[in-house]
Amino acid sequence: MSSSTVSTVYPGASAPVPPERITIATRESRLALWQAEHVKARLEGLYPGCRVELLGMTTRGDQILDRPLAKVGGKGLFVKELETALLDGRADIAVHSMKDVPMVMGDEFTLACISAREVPLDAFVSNRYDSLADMPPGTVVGTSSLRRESQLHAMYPFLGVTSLRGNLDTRLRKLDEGQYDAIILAAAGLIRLGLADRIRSTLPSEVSLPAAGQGALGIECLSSRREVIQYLQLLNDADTSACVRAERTVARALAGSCEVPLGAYAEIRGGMLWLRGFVALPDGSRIIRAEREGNPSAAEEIGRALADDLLAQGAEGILAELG
Ligand SMILES: NCc1[nH]cc(CCC(=O)O)c1CC(=O)O
Repeated sequence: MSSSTVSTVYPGASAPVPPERITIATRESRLALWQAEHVKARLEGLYPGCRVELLGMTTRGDQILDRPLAKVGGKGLFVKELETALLDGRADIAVHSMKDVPMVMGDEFTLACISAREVPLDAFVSNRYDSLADMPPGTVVGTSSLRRESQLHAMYPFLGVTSLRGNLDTRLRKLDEGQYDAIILAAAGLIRLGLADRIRSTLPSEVSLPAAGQGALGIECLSSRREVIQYLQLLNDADTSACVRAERTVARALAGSCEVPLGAYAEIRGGMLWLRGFVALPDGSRIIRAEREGNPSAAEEIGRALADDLLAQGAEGILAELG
């Protein structure tokens, strides 16, 4: 076997075997395609001579637009088809918004790397108002996220909140048609698509704590493909990875696979990982918060401890009410 065809990575081997060809499975929304193109460009930069191709796919999550996702199966709807392409060998890797990746993955799949985070906060988008605080009582904010809805009700009880689905362009169109006075979107998606000028203000984490993984990209591959896992390590960002692992541990402990109004957000401050989380009733009438700090190398333990804090304060009662 010549060295260029060696595909087994031996323990202790340092440099990854440069890949010759990589196929990326991606959803076909404009945001998903941007993210896949971004990863393609980075891989081509890291591995000159490697041919990187995109395999665009439509997922169930993209097709079902008339119902809140919480009611039809949640995050898994966005990754299933991509994972099937990995299993079939039609693709080598799948690029995801970490926010859309289910908390529990099958053993045959691995999140090989999490790249550096974009702005993790939520954004206020409106053609009428500069910020939530400017909105008169009874005006209407569009969002379909239970996390955003519960925090809006808790902080701004006089605003109306109504459902908003669809990809980013659809959501902006619905706003521009006047169906809402304002909408809340992840800042990261708008920035990636060159739509940062639509952001009237970003919501501080004290007003809208982000979702686990928001603003971060993750790359998934088959656990059996050690060489793929290894060549993806150059895209991993250690700080983002620790933060997102802590956040996902909270979400996994509290929500499992069901949709719960829940936020989890970690930052590295002075070398320490500072994690905040909440769980709430959708109408914001109850909201339980906790925070924890610790060494980033103990990201999962910090997440577990925070989840235990929330449970000790009665999170279980909320989860039971949500059924
Ligand atoms: N739920 C869809 C989704 N998944 C990831 C992003 C934004 C990009 C990111 O968080 O990385 C969005 C759009 C939004 O919530 O406004």
